[in-house]
Amino acid sequence: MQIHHLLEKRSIANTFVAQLRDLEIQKDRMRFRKNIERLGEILAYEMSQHLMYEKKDVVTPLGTASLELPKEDVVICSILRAGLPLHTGLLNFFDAAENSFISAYRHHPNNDENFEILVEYLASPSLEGKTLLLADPMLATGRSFVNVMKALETMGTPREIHLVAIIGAREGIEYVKESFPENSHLWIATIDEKLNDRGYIVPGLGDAGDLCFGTKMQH
Ligand SMILES: O=P(O)(O)OC[C@H]1O[C@H](OP(=O)(O)OP(=O)(O)O)[C@H](O)[C@@H]1O
Ligand SMILES: O=c1cc[nH]c(=O)[nH]1
Ligand SMILES: [Mg+2]
Repeated sequence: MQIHHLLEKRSIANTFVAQLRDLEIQKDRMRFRKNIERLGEILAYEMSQHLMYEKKDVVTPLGTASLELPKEDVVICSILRAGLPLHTGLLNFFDAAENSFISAYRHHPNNDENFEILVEYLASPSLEGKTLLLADPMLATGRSFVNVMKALETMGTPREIHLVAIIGAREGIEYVKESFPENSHLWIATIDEKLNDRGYIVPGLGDAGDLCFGTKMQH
């Protein structure tokens, strides 16, 4: 798996990540979602340079222009809940993409720090031979990405897989790397060093799903 680390280079993306992390600024849910969306757009642009292109002719009022356009075989799949604003950002740029939605959440059966990842909902077109963008802003243990990819196997085999995330923990990235094909890519804004004993990224930003949409009841 090839890792593309956005914040290795300085850009305006640093501002959006800083605002996502900031304890005060992140209380503004609309700004939080918008910053994830804006980073989705930036990551879409970066990734677009690595997709397959084909020559097309465009008829203008004065003639014909020939140019290379990305192959229109992209499927964006986001992991509910926090994947939704990232999905919007990617779709703002790949506006002809097909779309999948899949749920994955941490279930704490004994109300302690131990959790399992449950995948319950999946709505997807065929992925056979297509370019799959799999989006979730947080890559902590990496188990959500891995479990979701397992569940997506019933939808066909994509030609290319691009994972898209905002913050990843180093050990989760290693786990994901082992489970995905060698020719897949991870597009990630920034990488943190550790996880705490509840599997949260440190310093991270907290619970992305709750910060986007509010807290949820355990069931
Ligand atoms: O890499 P992992 O250890 O699997 O953790 C990352 C997952 O945790 C969060 O989802 P959560 O389970 O909190 O669901 P939510 O989006 O509904 O809040 C996040 O959005 C990822 O899906
Ligand atoms: O740090 C983390 C880990 C999992 N899910 C989140 O939203 N944040
Ligand atoms: Mg959550």
